[in-house]
Amino acid sequence: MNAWADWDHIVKVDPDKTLPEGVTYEDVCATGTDAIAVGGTMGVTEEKMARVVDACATYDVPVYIEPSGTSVVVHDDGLDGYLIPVVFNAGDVAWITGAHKEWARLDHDIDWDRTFTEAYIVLNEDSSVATYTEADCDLDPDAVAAYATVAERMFGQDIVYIEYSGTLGDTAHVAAAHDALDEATLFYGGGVHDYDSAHTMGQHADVVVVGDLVHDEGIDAVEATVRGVRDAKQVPQ
Ligand SMILES: CC(C)=CCC/C(C)=C/CC/C(C)=C/CC/C(C)=C/COP(=O)(O)OP(=O)(O)O
Ligand SMILES: O=P(O)(O)OC[C@@H](O)CO
Ligand SMILES: [Mg+2]
Repeated sequence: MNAWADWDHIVKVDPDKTLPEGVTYEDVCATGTDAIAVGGTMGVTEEKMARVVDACATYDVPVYIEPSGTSVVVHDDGLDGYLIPVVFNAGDVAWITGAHKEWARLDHDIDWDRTFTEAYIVLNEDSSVATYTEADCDLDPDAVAAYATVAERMFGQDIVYIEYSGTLGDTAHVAAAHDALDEATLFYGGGVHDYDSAHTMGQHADVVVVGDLVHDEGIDAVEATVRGVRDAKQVPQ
């Protein structure tokens, strides 16, 4: 079974951002989240990535990197795995297979047993990831559902990721993706900032990803989102 089949919540730590005063990576790992993903679109370097991985790898929570390109991949025995984005609605094929081809060509240390892909559907046109990948964000719920189906049925993806980085998304789009999937796990990320927003997205997605909140607000706020998602999962759907 894939590790993420049991997850409800991920904290995504951006190596280009700092933690609030007094907050440590140990605190972040102890929020009750199921996994730490380390990654961001802008300003990430191998050194910054390595620093965060080192800081998190000694605690009990699983740690994955989510690289934004070939040059920021770090290999570390403390890593549980590599989550490699594949942006299904990218405008530039570099973000569908191009960077992946370059990685396979250049990196001779890829550990395929710990390497997993995430089928991203990027929906916030104002996010850096949308600009970077030239994503077509003008998608209605039907189109999102179709991308989710293509990802699972035609490309064998185990993870579909609805990405609204920076803003809380439309639940109709998340629900449509969820309905379209059979076995694949649906990740949702973007704008989750409190118990209620986590509870709402937890009703539609299998796993809720919280990013900026850990950098902007800190531990109590992240813990509230863990509670929100877990409470949503208690209610039969
Ligand atoms: C083949 C390899 C090793 C990598 C390819 C990676 C790909 C396809 C990257 C494209 C999508 C991307 C940039 C993913 C990184 C993870 C992500 C979506 C982070 C969220 O970034 P934002 O929150 O939008 O960015 P900032 O916080 O930096 O503004
Ligand atoms: O930073 P936020 O808006 O929480 O988004 C989380 C994550 O989906 C970003 O990749
Ligand atoms: Mg971000």
